[in-house]
Amino acid sequence: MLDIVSMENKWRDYWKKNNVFKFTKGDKNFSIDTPPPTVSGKMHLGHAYSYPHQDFIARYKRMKGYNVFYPWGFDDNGLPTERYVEKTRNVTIENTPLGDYIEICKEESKKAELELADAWYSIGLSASFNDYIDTSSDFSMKMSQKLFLDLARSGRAYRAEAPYIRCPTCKTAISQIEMKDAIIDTDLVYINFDGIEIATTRPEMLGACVAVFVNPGDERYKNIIGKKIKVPLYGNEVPVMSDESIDMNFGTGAEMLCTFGDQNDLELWRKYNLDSRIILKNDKLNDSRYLDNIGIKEARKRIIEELKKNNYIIKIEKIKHSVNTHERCGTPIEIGISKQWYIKDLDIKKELLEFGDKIEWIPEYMKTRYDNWVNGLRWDWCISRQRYFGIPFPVWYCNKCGTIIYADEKDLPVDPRLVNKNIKCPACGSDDVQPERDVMDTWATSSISPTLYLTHINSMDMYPMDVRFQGHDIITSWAFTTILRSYLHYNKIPWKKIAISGNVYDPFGQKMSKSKGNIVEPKDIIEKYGADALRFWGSTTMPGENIKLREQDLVRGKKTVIKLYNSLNLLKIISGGKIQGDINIIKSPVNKWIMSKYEKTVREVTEYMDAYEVMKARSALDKFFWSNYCDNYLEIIKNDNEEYRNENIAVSYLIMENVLKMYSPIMPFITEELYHEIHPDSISIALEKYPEYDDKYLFNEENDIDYIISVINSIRALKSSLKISMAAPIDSLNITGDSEKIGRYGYIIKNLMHINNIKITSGENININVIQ
Ligand SMILES: Nc1ncnc2c1ncn2[C@@H]1O[C@H](COP(=O)(O)OP(=O)(O)OP(=O)(O)O)[C@@H](O)[C@H]1O
Repeated sequence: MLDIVSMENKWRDYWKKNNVFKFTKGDKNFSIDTPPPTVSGKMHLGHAYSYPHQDFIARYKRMKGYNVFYPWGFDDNGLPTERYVEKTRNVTIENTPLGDYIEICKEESKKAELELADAWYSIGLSASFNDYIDTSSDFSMKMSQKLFLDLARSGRAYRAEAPYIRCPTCKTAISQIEMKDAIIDTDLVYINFDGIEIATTRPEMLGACVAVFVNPGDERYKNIIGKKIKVPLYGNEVPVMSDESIDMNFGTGAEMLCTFGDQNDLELWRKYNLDSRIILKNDKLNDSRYLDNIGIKEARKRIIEELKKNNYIIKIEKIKHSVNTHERCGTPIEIGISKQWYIKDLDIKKELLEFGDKIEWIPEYMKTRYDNWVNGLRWDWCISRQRYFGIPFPVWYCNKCGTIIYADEKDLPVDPRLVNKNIKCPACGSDDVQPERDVMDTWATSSISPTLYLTHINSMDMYPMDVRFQGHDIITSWAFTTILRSYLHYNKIPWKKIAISGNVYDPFGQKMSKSKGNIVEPKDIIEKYGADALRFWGSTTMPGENIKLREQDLVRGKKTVIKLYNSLNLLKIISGGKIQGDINIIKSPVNKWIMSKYEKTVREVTEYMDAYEVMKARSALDKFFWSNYCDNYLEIIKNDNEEYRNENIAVSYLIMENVLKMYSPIMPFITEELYHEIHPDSISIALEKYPEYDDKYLFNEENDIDYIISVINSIRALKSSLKISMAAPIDSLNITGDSEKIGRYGYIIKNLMHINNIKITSGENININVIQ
């Protein structure tokens, strides 16, 4: 009996101990830009589904003779890790000095990484777990800071006091990348604005109103465009202006523009160069009249009360409203004004679209998401975060003359917040300087992953990498920022291909995700079905397709594992455990048939694997293995004429070991086990040569035997309708069909179906009946 759990454990240990997948650079290399998972919780089925997609190709390429660089990494700086550490260690920045906080984050993420690496390794990934990189290490910090300095020198990274997007819950700036639309229930408040009705969802921002906007085509307001009206409660006068973007059907068609109620306010404010009245700062409202540094909810309540008291409220409607939220915590974002660091990208949309075109997208339709994102960019990329565990900006500011002081490259990595260096302003000589306290956005470092991975092995000459694998949910973040950085730093695409996986959803239709906590860990499934079966499930979708856990695929996967095991056992019985014979000259028509089928399968599987269409490759292989090889070929040779015995053994073993090779990228454990039974001296099936298509083994007999198999299938159907076993003998059978073929290969039918006598009748269709 096959004990799948201990068999898989054995090979896990063996691969690790023998460092089977180590990368040695050669002439023919293949490199993968592996997604570094964030250290923010446990590995889950989403990962167990999408990471094998990389591994299928890594293993395939290795067997095709490439030196495969398949690195491993963890993304352990930034908000996700902070949240995770705060929860596991019960610390906050409020109760812990910064230096200690950073140390605790490092300590806890290192600990988590060891567990995570084991979890990822358990699904049989052939990546370099021994030598992984992480984005908070000194190495990554140095690279990230160095590339930041390059951008600052070229003017691409800049600091500006400007409107920025802020998450009130995470208390930090965020970028457009991290925003997500959501529908919320809210109140739409209708206010009498000096005789005009205005509807707003943000009444608390009334004190920040600098204009009223209507649509130029709206007959109701034509006469008042260009006039000034008074803001209720505050009494300041603001202009009535018009813009095509105003939706005449929302509310009353007249909107107040505040600095800043939402992104549309910001855009109109920029477009018309309007005044500012900033009353919202760091999530508190202060208008020096009604609102005294209070939170948004309370401020809303208070302003509504004031408006009511003064008879300004016309009505309040409950509505569902679409707002921008921070995708990590779901909080509606705010727009404030402050000093942040940006990477300038709005001026290079055309170039970024061209770069997208140069990369091969698998599947191709996923590129549309990238194109739409680039076309829809409205902000430069804000990369500063008011957080703590992240890559620090290598920057100080002179308190005397305001100069930005950049760290010397030779001093990197540096954390200006912690290192008390003797910094002098190069402009005025003052040593009264202060460090930048913000850290960089996580994507600012993970966006240079090709540089990190290749520099780590001292091989930037391999840039661009061959392929990036990632989920479609991060096309607008990770894929976009990586292409952007690659354009800015090297004017090269980062990879030749990008292969996009779908997402695993939970039973409620939500993406499974560590930080959401709606996860299922793979370990119970591995216990029950094995890692091969889990990987098999990963091979049941087309690139980019979403999926839920489907138990029937795990069952099919496990059945395939057992079928491979049983087939080799049957071969051992047929051959008496001795591999003999050769395939130089094939005489048996059945061997000619199976070799033709096999060669065509090799060709088909290879074509699909080359196109990253693993599901189609595996289906073609399944069809050959289950139907042609197991159900028919092995059954036929079990009872075949003695004259073909050695040839049968040679052909059946040759095909078996090559079937194992073709299955091995998908199911590495069982194939390693069985391959070692055939070739005990092999280091690993993963390092063996992938089968090559050879048209020398295509024979005309293929069609004849296909026909005989149809006859056999009809006899099988007859036996099952008679409720007798396939091995039960039948004395005489009348077969109607192609009499020449049936006559020539009748011995195959007789041997396989246990029939003593066949009477053949010529006819166009196959027809079988028992002669009583
Ligand atoms: N549910 C999922 N289905 C398929 N792939 C996923 C899923 N979740 C994450 N991945 C992929 O795993 C890789 C690493 O993702 P990551 O560590 O950010 O996972 P996550 O669970 O989404 O974490 P977090 O919740 O912290 O964002 C990415 O390529 C991502 O697309």
